[in-house]
Amino acid sequence: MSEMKHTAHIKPEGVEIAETVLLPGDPLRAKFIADNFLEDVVQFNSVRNMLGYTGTYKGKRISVMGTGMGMPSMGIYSWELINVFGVKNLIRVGSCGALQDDLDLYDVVLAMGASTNANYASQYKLPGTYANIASFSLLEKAKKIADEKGQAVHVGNVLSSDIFYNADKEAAGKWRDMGVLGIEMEAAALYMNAAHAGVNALCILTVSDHIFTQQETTPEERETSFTKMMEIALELA
Ligand SMILES: O=P(O)(O)O[C@H]1O[C@H](CO)[C@@H](O)[C@H]1O
Ligand SMILES: O=c1cc[nH]c(=O)[nH]1
Repeated sequence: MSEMKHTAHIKPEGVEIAETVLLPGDPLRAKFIADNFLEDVVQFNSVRNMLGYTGTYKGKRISVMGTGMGMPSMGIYSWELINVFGVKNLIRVGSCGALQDDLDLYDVVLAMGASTNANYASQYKLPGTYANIASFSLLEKAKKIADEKGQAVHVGNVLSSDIFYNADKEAAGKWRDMGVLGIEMEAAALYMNAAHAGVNALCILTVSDHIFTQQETTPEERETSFTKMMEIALELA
């Protein structure tokens, strides 16, 4: 057992992790995807209840695993998946709060860029400001898949925020005025870890609530009903 690859947070007990992994924040959304979309499913992680599964989708090997909430958590899981388990394509399937008037609940967003208020990039000691961007190959493929399905998507910048309950009531409006589509909490760290290791990452989001109109979905809907995004992500395997 001890020679099997594992980390402090991921213990697959010899179960393979696929080169392409879907990454919802919510581990129960990972279970929902495995239960409803994958065949021949084997669970590869239960450490901290951060559920991970490997199976097949239309005959292709694919894994799905929760990442938890926030960039420290995404930073840990994506780093280990890339650098210890050799994952090459990391596709976040998350939820976001919409900032723009033309985004409705359940709309799908492809995060071409991920602005952030986090200091995650400071570890790289870059002599300037890094632009967190999706892998073009995954972004282009995801847009094509959406088009072929007749599924409208919004493509643009999102904000990866360290703060869910922000005391600064002006902040969201400033990001909205820069054209940022929505707020979530992990994409920037995922994009940085992927870029630093030379692998591919994309964040696909479903609008779970609207920051300015206060419309919102329920926790159950966030776990089980964001299927349009899941279907686009699964086709990327
Ligand atoms: O639904 P997930 O993927 O967790 O994504 C969003 O939801 C959580 C906040 O409710 C944060 O993790 C945010 O990024
Ligand atoms: O980070 C997030 C995710 C969903 N909805 C929000 O308002 N913020």
